[in-house]
Amino acid sequence: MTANRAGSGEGKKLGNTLLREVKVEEAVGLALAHDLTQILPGRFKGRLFRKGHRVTEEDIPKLKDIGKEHLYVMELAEGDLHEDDAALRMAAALAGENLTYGEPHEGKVALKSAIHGLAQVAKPVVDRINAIGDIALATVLNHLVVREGESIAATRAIPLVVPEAKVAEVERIASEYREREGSAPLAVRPMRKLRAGLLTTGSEVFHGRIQDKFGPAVVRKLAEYGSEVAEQRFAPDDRETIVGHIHYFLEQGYDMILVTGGMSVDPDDRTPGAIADAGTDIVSYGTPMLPGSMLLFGYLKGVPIFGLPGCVMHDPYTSFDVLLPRVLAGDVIGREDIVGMGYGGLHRS
Ligand SMILES: Nc1nc2c(c(=O)[nH]1)N[C@H]1C(S)=C(S)[C@@H](COP(=O)(O)OP(=O)(O)OC[C@H]3O[C@@H](n4cnc5c(N)ncnc54)[C@H](O)[C@@H]3O)O[C@H]1N2
Ligand code: MOO
Repeated sequence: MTANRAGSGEGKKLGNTLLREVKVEEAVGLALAHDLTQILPGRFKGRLFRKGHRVTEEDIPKLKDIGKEHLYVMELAEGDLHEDDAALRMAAALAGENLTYGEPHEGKVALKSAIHGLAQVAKPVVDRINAIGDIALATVLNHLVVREGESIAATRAIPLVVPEAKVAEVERIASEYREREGSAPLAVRPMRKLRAGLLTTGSEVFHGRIQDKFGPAVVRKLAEYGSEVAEQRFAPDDRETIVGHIHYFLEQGYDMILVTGGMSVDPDDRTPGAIADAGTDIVSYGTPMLPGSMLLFGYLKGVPIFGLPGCVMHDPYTSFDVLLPRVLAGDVIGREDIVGMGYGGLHRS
């Protein structure tokens, strides 16, 4: 099987597809069977030559510079798929709402978010697809906040050629999921713009002993996710006063109520008790995540209410950054959502 039209090199079979090796010096005029990658550490990693490019005399030194002594000539068999086509078909099968993808690069297709939103990744689907073998689907974690243009997933075939049946299996798994769930296995959900009432507790702040640093931190945080603090009020560490302000916010019709400070174990930490007294259905006081373990979440007449511990003022990423985007995306948070936050929930600074 060594004879070939370029006159040199080895041949091998991948499935029923024939791949013949041709020395680069003898490849002038032949079309490349796949993209060729150059890596210059710290400077560049990407496609140097595109699939289908016809090799010219001038290309030979460039090919040698990236370590290519031989190139493949491919005769694709019936029932086999080129890596680019496999990656593209998988992307099409999986992509849902607010995702875009372009042409394959080096056998890979990236699925990018068209909006600032919440990544929706069906983990069981991802696992089933990756169990098939010879194909790969890599994703971000479910519920990650992504910006416009950021990738949430990428598809790729591992060998240069894969059996079409494996890609058809991906398509079957994806369409089964769509039918059952009414949405695609991969999508990005938009976050609603909510108006929040913010109550800052703490006698030291209320009496002016120290300046409020929590309010500005929460205002910034909400703005980051496209929402706003409609009104901020202040209260000393007094349970009844706190309850009164919470009821005031409810009457104002704000979409969300945030109460800061007084969330831990001191006698002056009145906030959890006051939130309960206000009539809140508490989903959880305490989240298995650090920082943000003392966070409280519940619903008061259907309005989401958070008790925010001191770390939210101080740490850039806390349990608030996990739950807030989900509330903004319209999820109703249950006990099981809180329970699930512990695994991977230790964020070391
Ligand atoms: N023995 C324990 N100590 C702590 C625990 C615990 O479980 N056992 N939990 C820790 C965690 S987690 C957090 S977070 C912090 C803070 O919890 P709190 O929400 O109760 O915070 P405060 O006691 O109200 O305040 C802490 C600190 O921050 C200052 N502060 C509060 N609000 C403002 C504001 N609006 N502007 C500026 N500074 C503010 C306050 O004066 C205190 O110095 O507790 C851990 N400790
Ligand atoms: O809630 Mo503290 O809420 O873990 O740092």
